[in-house]
Amino acid sequence: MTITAGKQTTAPAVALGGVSKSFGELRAVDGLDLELRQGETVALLGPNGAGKSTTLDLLLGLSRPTEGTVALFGGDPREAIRSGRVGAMLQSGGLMPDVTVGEMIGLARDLHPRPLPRADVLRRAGIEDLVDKNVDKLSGGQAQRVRFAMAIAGEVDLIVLDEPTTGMDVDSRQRFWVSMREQAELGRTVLFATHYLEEADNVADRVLVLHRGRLLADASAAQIKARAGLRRIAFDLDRAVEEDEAALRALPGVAHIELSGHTVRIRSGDADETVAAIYAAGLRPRGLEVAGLGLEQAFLAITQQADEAEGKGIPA
Ligand SMILES: Nc1ncnc2c1ncn2[C@@H]1O[C@H](COP(=O)(O)OP(=O)(O)OP(=O)(O)O)[C@@H](O)[C@H]1O
Repeated sequence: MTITAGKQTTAPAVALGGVSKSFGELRAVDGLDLELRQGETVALLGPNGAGKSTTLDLLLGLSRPTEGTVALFGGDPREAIRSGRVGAMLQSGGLMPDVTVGEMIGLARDLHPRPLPRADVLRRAGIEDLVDKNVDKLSGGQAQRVRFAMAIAGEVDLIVLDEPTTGMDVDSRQRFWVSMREQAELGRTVLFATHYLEEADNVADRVLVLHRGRLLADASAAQIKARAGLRRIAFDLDRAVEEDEAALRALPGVAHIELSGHTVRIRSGDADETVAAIYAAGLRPRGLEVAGLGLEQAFLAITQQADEAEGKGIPA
């Protein structure tokens, strides 16, 4: 809680103001402005190298921004971590060799100012049957579940997870997301990085699309899905497309159009209307194809549009 001139306001769980991080010439995070409200479940989605892990490191105070400010619950990230308000599950590390899972969880609970009952931690992470196993002997998916248990070993307000389901099989993934939802229902703020749009779609209230260190989209999962509702229309004309360019660009429903030689490629929000208008304009399409844009393709479409407009400043 932040007290402002006698008025109580709830500080955002995470606040990034104009945050950039450079590694030499490379700008891994580029002018990120972001607020996560307490209780939100947020997916940070982006291809390899988009800057997801760097962003999570910055907000956990593990590295310092080149520019900008980072606050957790209105204060220094390291203070929030010291007081046990944050549980994190990063991509690697965090597991000591030569100890059992039970000992590892015991240690995580001992280190936490407000530990949760051991049985709850084991159940929530689905690792009751692994307690006597040595951490060196775990499969990739089992190790991920143990890391998750360590992140939720105490009463935390914010959980940060970097690609938590890497190495898990389908069944473990499903069980993992059930326990994740349980955490969200307890009122915790959850931020997770993922490559998978389906995970973002199933679990998150809010989806952030990061590409080349910039925020390309900040929308609800439903809004991102609506972009996936776009359809692709492709056809050829019997003469060079330039001759009909004005009519093509004026077609209704068009979100994106590519004209090359005799070929026209369109992404449309209303394919029926677009196709009807193509004929109504007197155009004669040949080999007309209409196909849906999958979830993965919608995400690619967002990042691709940004690449095309590079330097032109795309609003989030
Ligand atoms: N310590 C570092 N030194 C130099 N470059 C780095 C460092 N850490 C990250 N980078 C670079 O910054 C960019 C962003 O990396 P980051 O790991 O944040 O991406 P990511 O979105 O998490 O990718 P992935 O999905 O592959 O984990 C990449 O080009 C990466 O090579």
